[in-house]
Amino acid sequence: MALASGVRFPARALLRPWSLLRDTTLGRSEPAAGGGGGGDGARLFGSQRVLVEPDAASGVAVMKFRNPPVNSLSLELLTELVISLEKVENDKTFRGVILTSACPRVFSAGLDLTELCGRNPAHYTEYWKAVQELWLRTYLSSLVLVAAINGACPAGGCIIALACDCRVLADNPKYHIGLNETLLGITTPFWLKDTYVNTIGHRASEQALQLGSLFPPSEALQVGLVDQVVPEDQVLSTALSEMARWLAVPDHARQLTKTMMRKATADRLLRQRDADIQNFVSFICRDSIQKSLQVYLEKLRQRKG
Ligand SMILES: CCCCCCCC/C=C\C=C\CC(=O)SCCNC(=O)CCNC(=O)[C@H](O)C(C)(C)COP(=O)(O)OP(=O)(O)OC[C@H]1O[C@@H](n2cnc3c(N)ncnc32)[C@H](O)[C@@H]1OP(=O)(O)O
Repeated sequence: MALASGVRFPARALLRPWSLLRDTTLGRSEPAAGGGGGGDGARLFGSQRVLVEPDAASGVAVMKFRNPPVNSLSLELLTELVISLEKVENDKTFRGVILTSACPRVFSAGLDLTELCGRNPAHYTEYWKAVQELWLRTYLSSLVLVAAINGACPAGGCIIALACDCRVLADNPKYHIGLNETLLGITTPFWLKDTYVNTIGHRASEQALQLGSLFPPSEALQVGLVDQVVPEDQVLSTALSEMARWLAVPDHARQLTKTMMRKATADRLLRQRDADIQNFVSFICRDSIQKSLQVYLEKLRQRKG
């Protein structure tokens, strides 16, 4: 399918991208012809793993990840998120999106480790392209993106939150956030490191990335990883208030400023996307890396039992 950043999606999505999306209506009125969920605000559109609740009156859509049990970023979830974001972005009714979780206690567990273990290079190539695509689409979105972080937010979950303009985290000591890749025996790609540095500064990133730190809410606020920590039942309402603050600014000026702030970071990846994919594939295919990931995944599974 034709995406600005040129990523290729799984065959089924390429053939019929919208087949991944299942439109439903709330029944208050008919959906706008050919529209993407705008118009009267009564329409729900989304897909199996991404629920989109649009409110045309405010111009804000709430996008909920629902890939139980832990919203791990499978190829399907990544693809559906990109398609849903594109759909909202193309509908001029909307100026902002709130990203949140429909799964209890977890915003997202990050990249789906089963996508990174025991697969072939072609799969890793397709998967990493989809990771890059989601990051580029969120990081460079012209919409205001607010992360309403209502659960644990490690690694890839944190990456999605970092790409947003603003982050609101629920005040629950179990809801850790951060980039813990080193604890899995892997490294963070340069473009995510850059995003971390842009958010919390060089020294804090240097420590947190090497140590694989996962911050509880109070520390995440202190280090500047999130903008607000609020009681769990106020995460969405606070995200909506934040959104209103951002939407009070004229779009064109805010968008130009966002581009000015983010372009250099995104361009670094755009200039070397293929090389980044090759690096990733050769890295993830190493026996030692595969072993580390399998040990980590096994520990996760045993921890449960
Ligand atoms: C030269 C260099 C080039 C550049 C190279 C770049 C390389 C970069 C590569 C990769 C980058 C990766 C970033 C990532 O995102 S890796 C993923 C890291 N994620 C984590 O570490 C989080 C792991 N999960 C947890 O800590 C917990 O599950 C938590 C999210 C806190 C939820 O806890 P809880 O509610 O108690 O749920 P369970 O732990 O019981 O989990 C339920 C089942 O889900 C499975 N699970 C959990 N996380 C994942 C995951 N990320 N992927 C796949 N599956 C996951 C878990 O095993 C349980 O499964 P089961 O029911 O079968 O036991």
